[in-house]
Amino acid sequence: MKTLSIDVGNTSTHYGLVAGQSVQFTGHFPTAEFRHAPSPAFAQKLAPLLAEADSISFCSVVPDINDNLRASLAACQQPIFHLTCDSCAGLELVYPKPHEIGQDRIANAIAAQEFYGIPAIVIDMGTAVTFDIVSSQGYEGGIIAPGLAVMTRYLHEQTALLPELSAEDLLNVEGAIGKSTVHAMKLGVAVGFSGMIDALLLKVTNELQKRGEPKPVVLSTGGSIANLTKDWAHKSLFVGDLTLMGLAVAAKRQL
Ligand SMILES: Nc1ncnc2c1ncn2[C@@H]1O[C@H](COP(=O)(O)OP(=O)(O)O)[C@@H](O)[C@H]1O
Ligand SMILES: CC(C)(COP(=O)(O)O)[C@@H](O)C(=O)NCCC(=O)O
Ligand SMILES: [K+]
Repeated sequence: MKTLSIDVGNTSTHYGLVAGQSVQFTGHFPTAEFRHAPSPAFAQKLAPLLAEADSISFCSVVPDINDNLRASLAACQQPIFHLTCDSCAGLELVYPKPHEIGQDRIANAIAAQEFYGIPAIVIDMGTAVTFDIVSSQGYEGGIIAPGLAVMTRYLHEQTALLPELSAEDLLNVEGAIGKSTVHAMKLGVAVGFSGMIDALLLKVTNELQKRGEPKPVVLSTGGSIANLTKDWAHKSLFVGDLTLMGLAVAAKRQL
């Protein structure tokens, strides 16, 4: 069975054709394109995937565009599954206000639980960075921090003299003492971002250890991972399409 998974993030809408842990024909589309109207261009992009899909599964952290997304898919014959805190069979939400949890975070937790085992820590680096903790009890909660692009853009927007760095600027940043505005900014953002992720991971790992939990699986996903230093990448297993995988599992569990 193949599922067309669609993950609406604040910047991009990611999609792909999923069968278990195999994800094919992935792509992304600017979420802003659904802001005011349904998108025929999106429907066109998905047409070849839809020809092979048995069902559609989506989650969204931009609720205002959901109607336009559905309208973009109006011609599809397949059933459409929407992952929410009320449709995540098999994942206990050990959380005071389950409706607050981003649906992408629920999808990530389901994928971790299904394919990688618990306890798991999932780090998703999108517009925001999220940490999510899944234990034998279920989804426990996590952390929300600024994403790399948000950090970079905000520094530019709130100042007169700081330029906006590109994603490429943040790869392989050398040294520790900046010798120009851009070099100093590159250090601040690239090293600062990696340090933030490191510190958060350490805090969560320590907490689980204090509780006597077994060593957690650490998974990472999301667009900004490439900007972390190479040594950090060894600290987690990178699964680029984790959210799409979780969406397909969630739809299947509902059958
Ligand atoms: N392959 C990539 N390499 C580096 N940066 C990326 C990549 N893909 C996305 N990004 C950056 O990461 C940010 C968030 O990524 P994205 O996955 O689109 O977020 P969201 O899931 O919130 O929509 C974007 O602002 C984008 O500039
Ligand atoms: C934290 C998020 C903004 C991350 O979204 P993304 O960066 O992928 O666009 C999203 O999961 C969200 O809006 N969550 C709702 C708040 C919460 O999870 O508690
Ligand atoms: K995400």
